[in-house]
Amino acid sequence: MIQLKHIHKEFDGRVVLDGIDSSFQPGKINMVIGGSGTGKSVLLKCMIGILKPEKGQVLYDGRDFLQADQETVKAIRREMGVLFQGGALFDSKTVLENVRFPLDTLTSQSVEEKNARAMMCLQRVGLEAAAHQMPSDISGGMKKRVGIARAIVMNPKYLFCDEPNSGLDPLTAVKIDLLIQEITKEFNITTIVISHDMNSVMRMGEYIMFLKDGKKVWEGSNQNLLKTDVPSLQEFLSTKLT
Ligand SMILES: Nc1ncnc2c1ncn2[C@@H]1O[C@H](COP(=O)(O)OP(=O)(O)OP(=O)(O)O)[C@@H](O)[C@H]1O
Repeated sequence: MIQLKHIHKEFDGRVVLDGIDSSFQPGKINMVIGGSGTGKSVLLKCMIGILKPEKGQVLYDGRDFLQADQETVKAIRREMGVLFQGGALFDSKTVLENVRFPLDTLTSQSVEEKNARAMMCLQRVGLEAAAHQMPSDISGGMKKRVGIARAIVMNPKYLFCDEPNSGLDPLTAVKIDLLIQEITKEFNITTIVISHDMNSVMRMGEYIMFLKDGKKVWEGSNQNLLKTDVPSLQEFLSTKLT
């Protein structure tokens, strides 16, 4: 479980996250939605340690990420998988080398062990046949799947996905959603997804947090989303669903 307590972040005196409280459960797809510039990416960056909030706590199964000693921070980082927007693959590495990369940098396993684990993850996303191809030779959807394989190679407890569907056709988007959903359930991962795609939110958002101007304005399930009487959420939905 990940808990956020009063997360406050500002840039040059401009408040971008204003006291965010929430908790994200394991085995569930937790989604963060909201208009452009409302703080979704900043929140994700605060959670994974790219940005440091001025106030608040991020608790990983009770461990305070922002106050923890270096060893604990390292341990928590190793338990995170991140699927970056666009996949963020290394162009000069093969698909297999991309997936193996976290193992190369964070473990002392033998090359055989690392290749075996990376191949297993590629198999999980249906891409073992593409292991020796270069990223430039595969489609956008395949790149996302490679990104997912790399995100799960360290067997994460926490998975962060920033716009996993951006740039994909609707059919491929459904496949990526399904894959993220299956992996979340299979390994009981606490998954956080930032999304602009309402189809995706309705398909898999078991817990949804709606941000507006850096504040959490609404939270609930996808089933309750459309019943909301919060005006700013109604307005957001009307722009998305028409
Ligand atoms: N490093 C930074 N320095 C200064 N301001 C920043 C920085 N990063 C983000 N911001 C500002 O913080 C606000 C929230 O940005 P954020 O990227 O979190 O929005 P978002 O909700 O993810 O938007 P989008 O859906 O368009 O990606 C924006 O006004 C942005 O300009």
